[in-house]
Amino acid sequence: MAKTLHSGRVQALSGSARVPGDKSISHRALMLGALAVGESVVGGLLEGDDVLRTAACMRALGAEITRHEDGRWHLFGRGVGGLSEPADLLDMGNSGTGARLLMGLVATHPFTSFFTGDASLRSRPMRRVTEPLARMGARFFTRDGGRLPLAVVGTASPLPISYELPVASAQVKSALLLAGLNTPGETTVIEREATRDHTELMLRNFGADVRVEATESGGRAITVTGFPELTGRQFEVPADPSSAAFPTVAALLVEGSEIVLPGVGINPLRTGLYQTLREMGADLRYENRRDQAGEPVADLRVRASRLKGIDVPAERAPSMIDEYPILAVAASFAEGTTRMRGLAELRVKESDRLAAMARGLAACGVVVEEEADALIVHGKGRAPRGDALIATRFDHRIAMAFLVLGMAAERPVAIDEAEAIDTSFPGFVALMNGLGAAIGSTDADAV
Ligand SMILES: O=C(O)C1=C[C@@H](OP(=O)(O)O)[C@@H](O)[C@H](O)C1
Ligand SMILES: C=C(OP(=O)(O)O)C(=O)O
Repeated sequence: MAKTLHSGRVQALSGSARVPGDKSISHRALMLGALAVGESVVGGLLEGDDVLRTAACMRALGAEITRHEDGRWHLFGRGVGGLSEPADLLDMGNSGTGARLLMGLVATHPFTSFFTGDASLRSRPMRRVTEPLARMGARFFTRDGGRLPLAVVGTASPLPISYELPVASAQVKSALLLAGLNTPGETTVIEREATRDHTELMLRNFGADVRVEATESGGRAITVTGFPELTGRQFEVPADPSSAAFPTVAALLVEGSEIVLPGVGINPLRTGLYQTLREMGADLRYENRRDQAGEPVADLRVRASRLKGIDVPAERAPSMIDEYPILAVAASFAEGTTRMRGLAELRVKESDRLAAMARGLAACGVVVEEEADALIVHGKGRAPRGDALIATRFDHRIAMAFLVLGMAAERPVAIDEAEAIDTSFPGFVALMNGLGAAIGSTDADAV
């Protein structure tokens, strides 16, 4: 893919397109498949860079993983506690999920591993996982105390802990639950606000004992019992609702559009964006609801709609944390003001997404206010100007959000570092252009 891409105004989008597999579920499928006894077969796995890194690391830790010609991935796991010391660095690329979950998994294996990643990942906070994992007995060596590269010295005699998450984070929750698998007794994670529960659902699916209880303060306590016998499973990964968000918003904004996105995951802990868009006036339907490997899925039908600005409650943030960039684009076309609050976590994603959206929208002629943990977009009920080159800082969601803005803006929008899109949504440009978008390359050396 070329480094710079541009996207210009188009006529109605139409047709049906399958977005790639869910990134969160794909990481977990590879990790649990690598721990299960016997063969697992996974269809619909996301083949984006982040997940391919996890596959390579699970191989380096001893699992047998092959992709068959029919696109299915076959895994032979090593049993809980059966991973072996990797010979080389574990390079997690751009992936916070891969890095944090895997640090949890190896923390309770008695060997040493070394983690690194790209410049974006090396700038992201890791103390949120190393601190509770150290309480379980693992040791960590880092240059500046909280970032990659770092060494994990796993413990041979892990202690179970009960830990209340200081930030709403499915990655930290999952790291601890995965560490708890090779730990005697019960490991409990308490979350004040519910975050995506794919680890809990998939652990149960593979045969682990996972208990979820409501806490008095309205949160939940999730407990995993150590040393479960996980056995190989066959399943299909649902299409990713976080990826589906981009064609969804594009179809809402481009006049006359109607598209269908089949088989998208609609786990309620992931669908805050869809609820918010409906409240803004979106014609967005779930059709043919069904269940896939313990996860609810549906076909999304989206028709172009006039949107109005709303206040998005801060409590909704965990269920749409990766969707604020594209929601901010939708808000910039809406009539009236959209206030998005409780967004401090956006500052420590692949880039500072609050700053990136505020800067990029302003460059496109949108009136926007950035606060410490809020973004306020003043929509005018018509297309923004566009006509900007956006610095993505190698952040896939910033890249895709501004390409969508360009599809309905007065003038085209360009983005740099478009390769970042491949981390979560390989085939994005072809899929969008197949629906009627006009995303093209501006680089002479385009491939
Ligand atoms: O557990 C996961 O798969 C993820 C959790 C979220 O991160 P946090 O746990 O940091 O909120 C999300 O932003 C990320 O894209 C995927
Ligand atoms: C934040 C994201 O991913 P990760 O934390 O895995 O890098 C994302 O995909 O938007």
